[in-house]
Amino acid sequence: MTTTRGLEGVVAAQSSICSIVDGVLCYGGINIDELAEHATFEEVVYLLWHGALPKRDQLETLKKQLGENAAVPKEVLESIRHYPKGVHPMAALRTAVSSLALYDPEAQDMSPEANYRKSIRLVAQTPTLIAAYERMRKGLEPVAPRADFTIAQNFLYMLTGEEPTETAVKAFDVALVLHADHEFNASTFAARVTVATLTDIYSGIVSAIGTLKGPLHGGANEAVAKMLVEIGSIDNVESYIRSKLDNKEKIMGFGHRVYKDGDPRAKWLKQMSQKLTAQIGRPELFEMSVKIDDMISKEKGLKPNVDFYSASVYISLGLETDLFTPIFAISRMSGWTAHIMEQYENNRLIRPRADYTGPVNQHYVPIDRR
Ligand SMILES: CC(=O)SCCNC(=O)CCNC(=O)[C@H](O)C(C)(C)COP(=O)(O)OP(=O)(O)OC[C@H]1O[C@@H](n2cnc3c(N)ncnc32)[C@H](O)[C@@H]1OP(=O)(O)O
Ligand SMILES: O=C([O-])CC(=O)C(=O)O
Repeated sequence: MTTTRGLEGVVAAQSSICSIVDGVLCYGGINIDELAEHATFEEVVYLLWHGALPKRDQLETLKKQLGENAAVPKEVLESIRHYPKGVHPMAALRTAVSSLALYDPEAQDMSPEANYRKSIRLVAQTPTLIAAYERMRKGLEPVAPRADFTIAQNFLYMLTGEEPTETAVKAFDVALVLHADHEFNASTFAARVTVATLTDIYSGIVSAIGTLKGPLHGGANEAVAKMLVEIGSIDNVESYIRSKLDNKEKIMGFGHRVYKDGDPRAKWLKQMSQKLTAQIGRPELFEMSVKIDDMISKEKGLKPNVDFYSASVYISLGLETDLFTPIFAISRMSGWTAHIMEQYENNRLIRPRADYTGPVNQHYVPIDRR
């Protein structure tokens, strides 16, 4: 048996949702650059679920379904009210999504039709859960979602109760497009492993949320924001990064298991970061980021991943730092559900082997002789 640490380079299954070939990322065969420039998040959701872009009526139907399903059961909303105020929003989201299953009459219906309907509810309701927790932890009442709003509009609206600006909605929507799927990343793989036992879709999503939360995966965007705050000014970048590298610490937002020549999503977020930080009068956030980027590239040959420039984008949109990873989850919910439905369609239990390295030929020793 050969062992591959971290399953690096292992092709675990076939999938027709998303590809990364020679550093080029495509959803359904369409380059992410075209999607970032032209597509809305709702179009991308359809693309991931159906393998093709929607026609006008198909898109309208999906938008209507998402809008009409954005409200969460009142019992779930009520339970969020009782969460301890200090818990991380990813922990709150993990529990809240799990509790959605308790009130979903179709939770155990394994038909493809029911799983599609649940996918709509999961994508539609994730922003509502996050915004509700965000408001309740601040002692505010949740804002009900609007059925006529897109996912991007609704999330920003539910945070404040005010209609977001077009600029904010556009930036947020592009970020959602960029984060929607990424073939067998850790959280998607966790979801697929979970549902490959033929458990329900909510169980798969709870696994995925718990996996995304970690700082080596989606949690890195929050860690980048914390780092920018810690550095504080451009003059401190060099000494801060130097001491981290000297201590062999990782710099969050850099490196990638698959991309060695750079993450194609990062340039979009970099552009957005430059524009938005200037608009809010905090260009230093972008300048610091670029200086870190240059230094890590020179010193370590590492490039920024999707999490690096997204941090300054979200700061510019006025979002709380610990909401950055939940925002990733809002987008990735589309990819997770697409992969779960694909897994069910052609399922086989996922069960690798372990290369045992522990002791052998041991015997049971009674407790008073140990
Ligand atoms: C959406 C996403 O999930 S994107 C990834 C988000 N995660 C991060 O940004 C966290 C920081 N980055 C990392 O920890 C890694 O680059 C990962 C987890 C993304 C990829 O990990 P792996 O493919 O397992 O690479 P691994 O951790 O083995 O690193 C290989 C080498 O590069 C170094 N390295 C990798 N990333 C970094 C980094 N961000 N900072 C400093 N050194 C790094 C490692 O220390 C290691 O060096 P060594 O060979 O001298 O020990
Ligand atoms: O693919 C990965 O390993 C991580 C990543 O970039 C993502 O999930 O978007």
